[in-house]
Amino acid sequence: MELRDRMRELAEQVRRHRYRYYVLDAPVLSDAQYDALERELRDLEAAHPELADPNSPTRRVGAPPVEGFEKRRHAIPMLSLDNAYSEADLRAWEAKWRKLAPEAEPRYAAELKVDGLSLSLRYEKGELVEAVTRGDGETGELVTENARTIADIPKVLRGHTVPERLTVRGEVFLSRKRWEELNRERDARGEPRFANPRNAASGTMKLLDSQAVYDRRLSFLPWQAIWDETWPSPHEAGQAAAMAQLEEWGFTRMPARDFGSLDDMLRFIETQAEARLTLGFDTDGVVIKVLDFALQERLGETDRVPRWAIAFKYPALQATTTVLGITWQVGRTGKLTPVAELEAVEVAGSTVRRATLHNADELARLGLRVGHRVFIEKGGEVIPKVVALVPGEATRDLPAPEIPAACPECGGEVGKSDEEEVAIRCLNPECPAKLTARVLHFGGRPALDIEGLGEALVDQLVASGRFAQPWDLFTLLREPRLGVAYLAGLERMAEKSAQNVLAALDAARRKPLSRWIHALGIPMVGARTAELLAEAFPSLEALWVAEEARLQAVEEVGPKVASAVRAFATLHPDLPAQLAALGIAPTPPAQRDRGGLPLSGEVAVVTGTLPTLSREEAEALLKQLGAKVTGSVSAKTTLLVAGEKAGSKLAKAEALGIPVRDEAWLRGFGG
Ligand SMILES: NC(=O)c1ccc[n+]([C@@H]2O[C@H](COP(=O)([O-])OP(=O)(O)OC[C@H]3O[C@@H](n4cnc5c(N)ncnc54)[C@H](O)[C@@H]3O)[C@@H](O)[C@H]2O)c1
Ligand SMILES: [Zn+2]
Repeated sequence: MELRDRMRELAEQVRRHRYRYYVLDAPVLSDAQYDALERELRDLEAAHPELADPNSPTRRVGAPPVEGFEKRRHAIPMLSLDNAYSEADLRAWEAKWRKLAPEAEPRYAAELKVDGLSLSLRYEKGELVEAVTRGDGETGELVTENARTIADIPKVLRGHTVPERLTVRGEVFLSRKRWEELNRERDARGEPRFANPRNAASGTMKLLDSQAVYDRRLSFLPWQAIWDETWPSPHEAGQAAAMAQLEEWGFTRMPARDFGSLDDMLRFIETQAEARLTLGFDTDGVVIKVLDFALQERLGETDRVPRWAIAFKYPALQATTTVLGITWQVGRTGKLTPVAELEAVEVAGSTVRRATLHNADELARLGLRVGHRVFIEKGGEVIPKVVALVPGEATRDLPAPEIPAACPECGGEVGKSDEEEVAIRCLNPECPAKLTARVLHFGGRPALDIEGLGEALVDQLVASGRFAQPWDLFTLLREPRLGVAYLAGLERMAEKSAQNVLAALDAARRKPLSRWIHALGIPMVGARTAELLAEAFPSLEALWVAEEARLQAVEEVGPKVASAVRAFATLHPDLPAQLAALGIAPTPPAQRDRGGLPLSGEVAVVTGTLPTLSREEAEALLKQLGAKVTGSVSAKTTLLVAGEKAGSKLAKAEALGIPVRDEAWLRGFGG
């Protein structure tokens, strides 16, 4: 093919894909594929300037504005950025601009490169008057109403003094969370998903209905400020001072940035490689800018990019590979997570062999089968995830993966713990997969607070298979010397720390009863409920034999909690005795006024024949509810529980104006 034809064809492709990307927000190529096309064209134009088309898309940024919006010309063009992929690229860039200003000291600002779409905001006397998209760099779409819906964009600048005219440029974007929510809504309506948050943000800004834009909850972060002579120029402190000034006027601060030499910038790039992944929104690099505004002006720009700034781009976090199998992992809370076993693939410098599929619903949504080729992505989480099937794969005839009917760890029943939940869980509370979590809870701050019982140690203890239940740890105290030797033999455990752990266990034996009840990990019993139970039952033995009715008489204990306590006691009938044999003697709460109970402070009398309760039972229930029970009505009596054939006591109570209640009322407390 003629070189000229190849160049024309490349230009045509670049235009087409830019249109799909910038205008339709529906790219068909990956960024890397697109970049390769654009680079080829750019390289050919550089090598053969005589063949270059003066209207080549490489001389423009973005794409022409879409119909439907009024168009606006930018007073100062909105440019793109040159890219760097390595330290060498950055040093070459520095060397290049320094040729134009050899005496200037290289000082820079580093900012995150937020992956959204650029927007130019114009303020007059502190009021937002116009918002325009980048468009093709010269002319963009007027989207002021849409911009007004974005909470991060001040409609009026904060503060008394502001420049006459101010232009603020920055990035409009969508958080990952909102993007996922939007896609769920679109799934539900059968609409196509947004490929990524950037496409979603860009599509949103082009909606003609600003209420709909508001509903999407876009965000905005500024990266440039240009003001007129009514406000002093910060010169050397340029970018740093301008951004600080914008914050004072009410803009949001970039979550990470730095100022300094190129070496400082390189360090920033390194620390942000990981840190940026946890921000909750997408960034695809770091932008390095010459700090000094006067120097920026001297260096100027080409027709497409400024010479005083460069974008360092992190290696792509996505890759494609083949699914070799699907396994199910039981998490610490019993959650079953499908994991894709993959043909090994390099992503951003490490080899990936497994990727999470989150849950059974996600597996179904993706329509994933063993054998499919998929896109995987490394994000803020430890394990990468499968994001989509490679186009065309969905039509292949492969068997659907099976959802496990039983827990792969313990064979126990699996199901959803409540209707709303999308995850399936192992429903066996004693599943060994949950033991680590149970031990960590057992020794945790709010429970027994056993110092030294950290994650690394617990993992080893559980892996040893020596402890089936958290409280089995106390068997180490039977022969303290052997216990210390055992612990000291574990990884990262010195003799001294082993002794400390044993001492902490020893001290835990007499910790308050409420902490013990909490530590056991009875489903639905948190720290507060444990405290109330400890107030009502002076020992584990007493708690173990309590009927549901008695349990429900305790404040804040409803039928669900009561039955959970019963179920736990039934599952471990000998636990109080077992613990006692291990030398465990929880300290009951000091006998106080039982202030927390429903009838605390009441002085009650029972009289007459109650429909179902004997007098003794009614009295016991009253006491359990916190009331003091006496035999005769006096001025001190505050409550009379009366049944059939009540005689003189009822009359006296009525005479004294003491409230009279029946058994149904008493049972209303759960008795
Ligand atoms: N997949 C496709 O088909 C397709 C097509 C066209 C373009 N693209 C992709 O679009 C990108 C090129 O787009 P581009 O020309 O907008 O360039 P760019 O996104 O690489 O960089 C320039 C933009 O970065 C933004 N930016 C974010 N944070 C910034 C900060 N702190 N300071 C300054 N600017 C900041 C600005 O909006 C600026 O316009 C490439 O990644 C390319 O792969 C993909
Ligand atoms: Zn299980």
